[in-house]
Amino acid sequence: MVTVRAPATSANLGSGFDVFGVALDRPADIVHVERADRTTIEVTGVGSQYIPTDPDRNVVGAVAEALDAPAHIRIDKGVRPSSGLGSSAASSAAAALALNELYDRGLSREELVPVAAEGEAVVSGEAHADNVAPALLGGFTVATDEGVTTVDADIPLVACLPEIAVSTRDARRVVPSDASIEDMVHTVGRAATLAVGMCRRDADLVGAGMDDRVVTPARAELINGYHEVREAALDAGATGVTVSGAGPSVLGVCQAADRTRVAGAMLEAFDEADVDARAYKTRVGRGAEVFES
Ligand SMILES: Nc1ncnc2c1ncn2[C@@H]1O[C@H](COP(=O)(O)OP(=O)(O)OP(=O)(O)O)[C@@H](O)[C@H]1O
Ligand SMILES: N[C@@H](CCO)C(=O)O
Repeated sequence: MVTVRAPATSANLGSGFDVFGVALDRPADIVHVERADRTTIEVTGVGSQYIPTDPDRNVVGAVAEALDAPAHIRIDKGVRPSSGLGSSAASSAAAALALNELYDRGLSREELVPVAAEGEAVVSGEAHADNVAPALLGGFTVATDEGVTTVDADIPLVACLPEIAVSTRDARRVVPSDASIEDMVHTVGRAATLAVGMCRRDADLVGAGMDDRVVTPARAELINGYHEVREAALDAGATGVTVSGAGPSVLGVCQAADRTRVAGAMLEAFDEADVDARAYKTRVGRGAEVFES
């Protein structure tokens, strides 16, 4: 048996739609795999009642098929599905690393990124790699069709998860089909600022670089209380706030000393909007780990 822990991730970071991602140091999924003649799946943990065990509909089924590695796969969910915290990607990445080890396929983590992205195609219709890349490689990742670049950043974060479900498939439907040249210039500037901030481990630059005028405003409308939560986090010291992945989680960047205050302000603002929520005080973390063979 092989067991792998793969972390939650936050994709986009505002200005880097479908490109930027970070691994979070918590929460995480744990996936156990054992060789079998055909793939079977068992799911326990947070939100497991909403996750199919049919290999054609669970992301890990697509990963097992892509690696030609049938197995009994047991998923212990720590990352709630439809959270915007890369729930499906955590399972996909963990399964890819675990099955690669179980069947001695010899693929590198970079080579496993497109394999794990096959899982994402099952749930959102597109094999975007911006969650599975950080889930496998850790740190801050830039995923393009040329491959993935990583930076071992260390930035404090708060991920606030409201009791609202937003599926990636639905959130992709509201993405505008075009953008003005002014918005493109704005986005390029912010994305570059964010990337420099990650390289310098500078939370002020990262926060400033999260601003986005194209995708985030459309998705914010799917999250009850988003604008109030964003304002509250900024007032409490966050250097930048945006929608995490496809939402509904809201991601704040801040200095480590402000993290508890920012988390409290976000929870209070959701509460005032009559939305239950929980906050993860976290930071940019490591990628998936094999911790038992
Ligand atoms: N192993 C799995 N883990 C989580 N969700 C799964 C899994 N397999 C299939 N799904 C389905 O995928 C959907 C959740 O994926 P979705 O991409 O919408 O959320 P997410 O991964 O939390 O979001 P994001 O990618 O925005 O961070 C749910 O409909 C769920 O049933
Ligand atoms: N980049 C993806 C991440 C969510 O899976 C999106 O925002 O739709």
